[in-house]
Amino acid sequence: MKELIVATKNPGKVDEFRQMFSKYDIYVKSLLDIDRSIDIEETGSTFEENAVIKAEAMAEHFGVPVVADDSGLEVDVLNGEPGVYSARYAGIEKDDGKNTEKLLKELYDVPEEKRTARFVCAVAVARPGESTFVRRGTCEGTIAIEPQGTNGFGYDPVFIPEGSSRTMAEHSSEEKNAISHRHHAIQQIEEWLKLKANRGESYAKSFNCE
Ligand SMILES: O=P(O)(O)OP(=O)(O)OP(=O)(O)OC[C@H]1O[C@@H](n2cnc3c(O)ncnc32)[C@H](O)[C@@H]1O
Ligand SMILES: [Mg+2]
Repeated sequence: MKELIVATKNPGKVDEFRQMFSKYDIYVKSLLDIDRSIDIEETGSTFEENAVIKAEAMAEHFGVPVVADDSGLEVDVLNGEPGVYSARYAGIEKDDGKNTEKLLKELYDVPEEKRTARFVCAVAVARPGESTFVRRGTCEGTIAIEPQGTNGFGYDPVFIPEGSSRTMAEHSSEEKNAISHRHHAIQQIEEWLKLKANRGESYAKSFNCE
């Protein structure tokens, strides 16, 4: 198996990247495995900017190609909040339970048809000496009236993907990995992942990097 660093300390993301990258014969090493003390400041105003910041910082630090993910929830009636502040919505402790509690309070009297939202995931690939590229995936849905389910992480218990009556946390990881924002973003870097696994020609030549 080829190893690839994903610059995250979010265990939920690590699980999903591991599950999704295993089919490319790639083993994910995260900052939880390498160095938990690393903290990268996310100063971007978009998911793409933050994903690039994280990937480039770690590619420079380790001197190898690095993938990073910046993701979150956009709620239409809240003008796209919490957005890039999803992790710290209820405070710097990044507590998933408090984040979802705050969100449900904000949406307390909002009727079902006005609870539209989407998960967004930007996945950036940074490579020493080559250009960085970033791709965005989304998953449309609505915010539940109350939390349901125990699978997944973050806002999964209160997010109902379009076309389903169950929250993301009531989906199995296989079901979520087939429809999620992270899946749709990773699908767009699939060609690079295959090259990475087969150590094929240089990525820049065969991958139309932005
Ligand atoms: O920056 P890293 O180390 O990757 O970890 P993080 O948790 O801080 O990650 P982000 O800055 O990208 O913030 C993402 C937040 O958005 C939420 N989120 C992202 N993807 C999600 C998913 O698939 N299901 C539920 N919530 C998700 C969750 O609350 C995360 O804490
Ligand atoms: Mg973060």
